[in-house]
Amino acid sequence: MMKLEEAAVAVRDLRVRRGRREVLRGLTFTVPRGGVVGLLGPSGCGKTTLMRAIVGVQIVESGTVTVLGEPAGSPPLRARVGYSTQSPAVFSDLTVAENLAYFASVLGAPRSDVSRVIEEVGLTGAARQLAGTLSGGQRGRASLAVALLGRPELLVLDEPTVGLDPVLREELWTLFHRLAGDGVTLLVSSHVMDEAARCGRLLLMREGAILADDSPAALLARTGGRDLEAAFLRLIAEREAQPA
Ligand SMILES: Nc1ncnc2c1ncn2[C@@H]1O[C@H](COP(=O)(O)OP(=O)(O)OP(=O)(O)O)[C@@H](O)[C@H]1O
Repeated sequence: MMKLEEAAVAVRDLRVRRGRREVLRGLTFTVPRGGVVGLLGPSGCGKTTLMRAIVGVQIVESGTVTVLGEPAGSPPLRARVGYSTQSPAVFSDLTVAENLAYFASVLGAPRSDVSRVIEEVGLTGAARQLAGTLSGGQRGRASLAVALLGRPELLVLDEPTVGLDPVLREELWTLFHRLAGDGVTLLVSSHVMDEAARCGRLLLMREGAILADDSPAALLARTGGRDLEAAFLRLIAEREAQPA
């Protein structure tokens, strides 16, 4: 099969235990290439753990995670996958531009990427500011800029819009859709349902399981919900009515 036709992410029977809890309970799904996939679900349902497994930093109990045709976390994926965690990961004693120049050299990304990604996340005005003096939302965007270095084919973004005002959120969603239009696959977690409607596809999670894997329109049609929040609640009620 040609590389371009391979799925962005293929997860089979994934089980993860953290501490004494089984946090992911046998997940199976495939994310095709290109587009924005929303990973939605209540706090603690396992979204971050799933993202960690996809970028290859999570010890898994069983199952397989294949990313762009390679085992998750394998060296060839280093430059092909971008990840931004919930807590911003930039050095507070370097400026925004210095942080990005440093990460660009570590990742082997071209130096010209630095100004491109700073502009993409709307931090041009703060490029010379020490990261430690940025606002929380700005620091989050600096972290997102790191994930964009080297133009990765898959972006795994853990709650990238948390704490941002509506204007910035809108700008980031415009950026996500533009990247998706260029063929990038974005897996974006959120626990706010109003972001779900902006995704081409949704993976709805609850208690370590996938409740639904569908487009927003198909989910609304299937559940008869008036919005995605109602659809999600309907799916939970249906699942709870089923025998275990
Ligand atoms: N290091 C750890 N040791 C034990 N349990 C953990 C650890 N990290 C997370 N957990 C548990 O795993 C479960 C899933 O956590 P995870 O961070 O994946 O959820 P989440 O859906 O991303 O939540 P949120 O939306 O609040 O970020 C939670 O019950 C959490 O308490």
